Amino acid sequence: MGSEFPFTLSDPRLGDLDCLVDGQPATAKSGKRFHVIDPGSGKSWASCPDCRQEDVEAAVQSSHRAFQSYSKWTPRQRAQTLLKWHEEIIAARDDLAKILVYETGKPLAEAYGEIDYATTFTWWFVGEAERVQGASIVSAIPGRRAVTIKQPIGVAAALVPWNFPIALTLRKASAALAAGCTMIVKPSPETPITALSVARLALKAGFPPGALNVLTTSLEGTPELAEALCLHPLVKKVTFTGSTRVGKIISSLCARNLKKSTMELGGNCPFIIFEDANLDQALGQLMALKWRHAGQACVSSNRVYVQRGIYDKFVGLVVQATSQLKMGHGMDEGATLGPVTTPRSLDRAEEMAKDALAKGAKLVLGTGSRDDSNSGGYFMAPTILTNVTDDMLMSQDEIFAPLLGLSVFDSEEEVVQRANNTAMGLTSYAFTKNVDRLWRLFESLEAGMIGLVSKPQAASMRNLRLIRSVQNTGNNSSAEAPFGGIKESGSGKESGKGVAIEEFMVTKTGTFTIEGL
Ligand SMILES: O=CCCC(=O)O
Repeated sequence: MGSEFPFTLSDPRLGDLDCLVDGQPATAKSGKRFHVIDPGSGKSWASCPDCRQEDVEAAVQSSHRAFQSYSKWTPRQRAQTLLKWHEEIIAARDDLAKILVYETGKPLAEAYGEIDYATTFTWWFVGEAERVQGASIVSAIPGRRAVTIKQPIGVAAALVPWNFPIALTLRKASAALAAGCTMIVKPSPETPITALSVARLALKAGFPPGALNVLTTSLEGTPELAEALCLHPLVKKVTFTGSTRVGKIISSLCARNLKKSTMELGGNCPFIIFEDANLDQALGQLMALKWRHAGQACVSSNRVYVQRGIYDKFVGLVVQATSQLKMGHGMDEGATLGPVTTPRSLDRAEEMAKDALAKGAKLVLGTGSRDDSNSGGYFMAPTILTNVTDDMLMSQDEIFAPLLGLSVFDSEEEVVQRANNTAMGLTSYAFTKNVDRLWRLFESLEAGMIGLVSKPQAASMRNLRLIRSVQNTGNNSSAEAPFGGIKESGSGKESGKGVAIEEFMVTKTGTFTIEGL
């Protein structure tokens, strides 16, 4: 199995494709490796160790040993090392961006955008490391005082998805390391190299061997490796980002030993545009949200509800803007829409488009089918359907592909009921200039995060190139605000002040009975 990088790395150490355990390269005990595929060509360009259950013990023991000393580091030492790591990642930005393109398929500008987004987490948790505080509590009982302290929970395991592999590895690992935990990362089989790269940079930055271990595995090996990590008694915390279906399995594995877990699961996010909205702005944000990484984000606008009076006009605007997208390999000059990362996503998108068309949706752009003309890559031209209704598969489940459906609605009451009529609750978006309505929506939409937009932003959202290069335009994800869903979109928060670092900590209460008080 060849490991021929299709580009030259400035730092050849990032081309080391073995696992990282205890600061050393490690192969799978079986000696087996699996292919890493470029979604833009369908070809293998690297290989990584195919680890299984028998490879878990060494990594956990290493992280446990590292935890004994690392958890005693002062918060300032942790913050300083996180800062050094942050700088190392920024210095490796060019290499990391190319790796991201070949792993995920996303266009190079988006890959840079992801790295910039990712390093907001390293930066944020530099600050968080030093701000963990307990409380002092006045007792109702005379002579008694109580205090709480927060302590790192122990070894954490991170199960990271393929859609934003650097951002989500850093969101999880920065919080864990800031808290004083050590971590074992299991990246997705599609995107193992980005995780290996940032872990090698963590070692270079001065984190001790074992503080951040990485075990890679194939698609076939994933359930076994994930289960072994979740059930290992020395793993005290599991953080997972992925589908609700798999999240339920991971949650139940953790529940067997009452293990603490954070679940960032699927979305089925409604994007609601009222007649009084600034259409330019709604369009700009929809373009950024929907087509970012070919529709493969959990916070992507999955169901677009447009009020009747502006429906036809808005459909026209979306079709016109979308037809300007340039589909191509992520490294192609000017490409603004890459392939999907896995062929499974194409199968699902085709099934959804077929189902919608059979139930009365109208095709206004694209084909709803894979595009096989593009050199073996996993492409689908951006597809837009109108007359989409709530009984269609694409309204009921995450699309995760460049397929967009638009539905019509009449009243606020109706659209809120339809938006909430799902098991999911990750994020919702609403566009209106009516401030009273915005507040009502904030309270009535069932989601962990709500994007509420009432007034135009300074930058013109008509500029497609600008939109494509600004990673975070059109969503409310950020390092400083709590990120996480409700309902079947998960539990726990991954960023924000206090909440995210505390996901990796335990609270201990000390009660003092003091003579003479
Ligand atoms: O796809 C999930 C995460 C995307 C984000 O952090 O905005």
